[in-house]
Amino acid sequence: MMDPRIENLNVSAEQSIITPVKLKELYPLSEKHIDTVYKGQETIKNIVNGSDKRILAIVGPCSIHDIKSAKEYAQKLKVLADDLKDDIFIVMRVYFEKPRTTVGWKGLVNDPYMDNSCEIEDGLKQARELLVYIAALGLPAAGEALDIVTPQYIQDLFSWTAIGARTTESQSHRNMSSGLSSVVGFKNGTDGNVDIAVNAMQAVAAPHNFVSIDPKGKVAVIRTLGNPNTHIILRGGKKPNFEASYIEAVENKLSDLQIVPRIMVDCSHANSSKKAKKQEIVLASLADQIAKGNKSIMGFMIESNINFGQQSIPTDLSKLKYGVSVTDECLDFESTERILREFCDRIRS
Ligand SMILES: O=C[C@H](O)[C@H](O)COP(=O)(O)O
Ligand SMILES: C=C(OP(=O)(O)O)C(=O)O
Repeated sequence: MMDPRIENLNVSAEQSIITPVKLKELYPLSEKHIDTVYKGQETIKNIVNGSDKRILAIVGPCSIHDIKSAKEYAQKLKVLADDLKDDIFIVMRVYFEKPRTTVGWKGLVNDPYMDNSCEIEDGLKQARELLVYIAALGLPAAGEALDIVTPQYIQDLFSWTAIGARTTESQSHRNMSSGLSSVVGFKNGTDGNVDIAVNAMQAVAAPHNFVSIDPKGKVAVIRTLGNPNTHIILRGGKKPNFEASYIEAVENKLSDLQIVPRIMVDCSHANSSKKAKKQEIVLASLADQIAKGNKSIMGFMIESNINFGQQSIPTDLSKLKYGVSVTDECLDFESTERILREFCDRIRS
């Protein structure tokens, strides 16, 4: 028996939700969906292991808050991805879960109606519906695995996964990552600490055992095989860390541990002081480094939306501006297309 004097003192409710298997029955996958995810996963593994010489480009909104604009963005990105496919492999950033420095909106899965009602079951449904739509376009998706249970609901539709700067050192996230099917990228810490990402890569390559839920929603011990397909993501810290001297220092650190250096650079976050337009400077530097012979930079990330900028979430949601980020500032689609084309021209030359 639960004694109310010692248990659940700070819990207001416990609400059962749909099981992973039931959610998947509501949004079943066709061969086309599976093909998109599988080819995406395999191509990314090949880029990370160096057998595919193209550069991986994770491009899309800081967060998804509006399914309609996310679908429009995906359509535009697919056209661009096909056009630039000889030089870069574009994967759409489809981020449903936002880590917060203190408090704030935690993303579409947590609070789909952006009103603190936190209807997580509806959030999972909306997320899955969007992922199925994007996979049907033939565009692979990239996400951040922040919650450690929700992957049972939606992870099968991601071709690449990030562990964020605030969770790279977390044992629970490392356990989970050791069982993921996709490549996992680990961000350096918010203070710029790169060692935690390197430690994560080593931890995640090993098998782990931990408690989670199974597809039927039952509590289960998950036993993993270990995930050898990982890489580091430099996202800046107290200072940016995309310039050649930082890249070289990370290359040396990885080589000392007998890890082949494969590095992704996040052009956003602390590499651009969260100023979306500065992403262009970071991407141009990467293009220069690659054009000069750098072999370790295997990918980059760009935060981009239909329209430029950022907006606070208004109480009256009808005042939301269409296609504008509600979290970090994003580039508009036209600028995104321009800087991606310039990047391809530069690395080709
Ligand atoms: O990518 C988005 C943000 O940088 C991250 O979620 C932290 O946001 P916050 O510092 O505004 O909470
Ligand atoms: C939160 C993010 O990044 P970081 O973990 O680097 O802050 C993000 O990419 O959305």
